[in-house]
Amino acid sequence: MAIEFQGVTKKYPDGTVAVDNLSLTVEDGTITVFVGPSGCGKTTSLRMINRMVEPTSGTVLLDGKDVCDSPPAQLRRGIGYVIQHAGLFPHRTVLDNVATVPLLSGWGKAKARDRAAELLEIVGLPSELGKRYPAQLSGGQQQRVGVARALAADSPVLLMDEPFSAVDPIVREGLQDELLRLQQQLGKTIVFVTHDIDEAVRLGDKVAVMRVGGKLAQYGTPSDVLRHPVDDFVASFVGKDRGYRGLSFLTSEEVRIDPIDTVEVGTVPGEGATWRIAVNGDGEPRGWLPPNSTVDGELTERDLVAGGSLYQKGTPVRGALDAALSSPASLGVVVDDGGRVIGAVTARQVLDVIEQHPQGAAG
Ligand SMILES: Nc1ncnc2c1ncn2[C@@H]1O[C@H](COP(=O)(O)OP(=O)(O)OP(=O)(O)O)[C@@H](O)[C@H]1O
Repeated sequence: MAIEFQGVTKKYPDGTVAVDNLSLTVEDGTITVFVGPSGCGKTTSLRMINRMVEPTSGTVLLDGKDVCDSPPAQLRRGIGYVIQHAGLFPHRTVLDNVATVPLLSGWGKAKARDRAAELLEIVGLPSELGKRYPAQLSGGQQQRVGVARALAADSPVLLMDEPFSAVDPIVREGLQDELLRLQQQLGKTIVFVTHDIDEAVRLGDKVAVMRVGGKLAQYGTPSDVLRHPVDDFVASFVGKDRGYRGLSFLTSEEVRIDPIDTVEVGTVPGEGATWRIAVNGDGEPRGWLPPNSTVDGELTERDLVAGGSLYQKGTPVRGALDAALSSPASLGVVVDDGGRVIGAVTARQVLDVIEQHPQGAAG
């Protein structure tokens, strides 16, 4: 269900122009992220979709229909909404929080609770947490409950306003992965608000960068925004290591992969004048054996130097470069999708490919 902003402006009664002539289309079944500094109008834009805020001028279309033609209550039943701190009802159990919308939609109690239990599982929460109250959960768990509750409406559209901002970076990454996984199954139209550019480029099919004054600065794919910022504001907002981060979107089969000497843990390695990668019986990397090492008998993990990151063939070249740069042997270990060693790359080989794609032509 596509969402279209057509020349939408919101001026609050005190004269603040929160959103200034916004025009963009959020395509059906995609995640669009509104990102920008505090006060740039992200939340106001989001809330004009479900009529929590009414535009001063312009039109918001949902599936081609002006949202202002639908009564707010009816409109909101068809739009999931997740906010920071989850906004859970403190005096209702987790299960009843999630069952709220199905109950409001006239489902019987038992059916609504069954559905709620199913949703807890979908967002990765153990079912026994359903009996607890929100305060008895961690911040990350509460956010998952918030997502489950928004999914309960089974609506094609999901609005998410800084849903993961209140949790620590590791939990946040887990929640982001979970959302991407869910989205692959559900294919909803999601509008997501954040002030964090990393979160935006990680989650968004499209990213809308806004500037204070409620103006849209740039709307494009994450790769576009990182690699071709339209002006100095966007360039400085996306950060100074954007060139490197942009490599996350450059996937190439052209990185040359060289053969590499391997030696199996538990066998006698013999002499070797070069770095060799030690593997287990399944061909998975276990560490490096430095040149001219003297190993007494069979090779054990204690003889090895810890490896760097691994590069899975066919994934973005940023991983290949990182593998090469983080390797004690200056050779990035390349694995297949089963995690077995298939060769090595040098930073030079990766850079050669990057140089063939200036300006991110393959991004
Ligand atoms: N009810 C209101 N009355 C007057 N001004 C408002 C109101 N709500 C928001 N604003 C102003 O409108 C502008 C945009 O606010 P909005 O909340 O949409 O920004 P935001 O980008 O979501 O910010 P943040 O990241 O800090 O949440 C700000 O200047 C804000 O102070």
